[in-house]
Amino acid sequence: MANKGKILVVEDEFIVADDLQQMLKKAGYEVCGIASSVQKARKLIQQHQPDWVLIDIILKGDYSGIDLGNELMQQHIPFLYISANTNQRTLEAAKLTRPHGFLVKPFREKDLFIMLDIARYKLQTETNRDEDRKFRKTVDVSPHLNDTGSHTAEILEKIRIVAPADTSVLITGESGTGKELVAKAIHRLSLRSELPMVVVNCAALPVALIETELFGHEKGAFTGAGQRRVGKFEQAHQGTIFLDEVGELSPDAQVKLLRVLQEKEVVRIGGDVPVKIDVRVIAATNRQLEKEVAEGRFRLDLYYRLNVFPIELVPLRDRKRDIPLLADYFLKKYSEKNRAGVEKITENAMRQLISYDWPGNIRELEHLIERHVLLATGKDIPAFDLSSSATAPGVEQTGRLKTMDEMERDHILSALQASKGKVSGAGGAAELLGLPAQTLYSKMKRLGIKQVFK
Ligand SMILES: Nc1ncnc2c1ncn2[C@@H]1O[C@H](COP(=O)(O)OP(=O)(O)OP(=O)(O)O)[C@@H](O)[C@H]1O
Repeated sequence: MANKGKILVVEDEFIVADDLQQMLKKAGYEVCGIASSVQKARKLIQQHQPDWVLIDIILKGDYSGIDLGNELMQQHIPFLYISANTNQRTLEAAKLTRPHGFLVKPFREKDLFIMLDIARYKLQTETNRDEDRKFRKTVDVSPHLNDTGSHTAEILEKIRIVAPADTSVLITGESGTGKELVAKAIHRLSLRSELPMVVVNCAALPVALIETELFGHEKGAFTGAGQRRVGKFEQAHQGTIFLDEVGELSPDAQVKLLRVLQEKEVVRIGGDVPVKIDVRVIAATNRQLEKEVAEGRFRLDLYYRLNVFPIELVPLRDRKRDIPLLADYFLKKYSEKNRAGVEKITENAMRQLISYDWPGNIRELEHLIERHVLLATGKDIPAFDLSSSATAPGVEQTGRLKTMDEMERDHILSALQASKGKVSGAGGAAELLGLPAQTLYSKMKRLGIKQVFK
């Protein structure tokens, strides 16, 4: 019979374990071990890397089968529960760990075989779906990146070089330049691609939570810590951790992070046993970290650890050559996705894109094209409406507040653009702004607005 894969049995009753072993062998599985506790199971999993784990829920020792299920879920190792305990709370807790099956004791041999067959089928369809998604993502980023000489082609080359090397990578660039996309591409092309890339947005986490989030905590470590929690570093074991907005970490969190990177182990909060971790670190920031270091906000030693291989993403306004490539790519993507039949961006419209400043970078370009594909009535996009900027009104990219005059000037210019230069009368800018035409004329004069749009 064909080998259906390696399976580890976690069961503390010897007789039941032995029965299971016989049944599994009969069904074509290779039983790679029997563990009577979660601690032993962890060792055997490391040693044999089973394809499946069959877990009894109630086990002797400090950890239950559900604790192990939790860990396996994070590590993406498929597992099934077997248990005599079917009370609601246990079932609910078990469900949260997303097992591939659950069998109630006592069971017939046939029930076990059916459960395993269903689990294998489910896993196969999941894997197909993942592969499909991965494949789509790969083709999603690559075609337009390959144009030699473009900034994106240079970046792709760097990704290709660094991906298999397992070193830390620091990606810098303004918001929307594609930092996360680059991180994903590095992970996908690395030897760790079969394991997850765990994303941590350091800016989105309150200072008080960041340590629990990164390093996890033991049950009862602090008020409210009802359950043990595995931190992101442990979740990323053997995979990649992506520390987005790393420049936002507090000094305390920076010290802790540095220690984890040096020691290659984490200690959960409230715990004393260090857990070995093997992760590749990719960090990103839209701050200039050198400046943060110089001004004492970011630790130099941590900066050196992270910045082994720097990748700098240039703002879109400084890589104008890439604009047509990206624009055509997004046009095709969204036209196909929405079956919109939009084939082209006219030369005029492309010129508009090239001369625009792109404060929101590639993200802004992508959204703009998506919107215009949806609004298009013909086969091409004749012009873009660039009046709604990606930044919040009144705030420049540098974060400087605009003066009232600057705000007023911008607002009047937008109205004039919308009215195609017409100031007074029906549909004119004065009407749009709810002002008497004379008032608008004098404001324009004061603010130095002479240009009349055609
Ligand atoms: N080279 C590229 N090709 C196609 N799409 C891209 C490219 N670069 C960025 N994008 C798209 O632009 C959007 C923003 O990218 P991403 O989230 O990676 O930027 P970011 O720099 O991480 O932004 P933030 O700093 O705001 O988190 C995404 O939708 C991404 O798919």
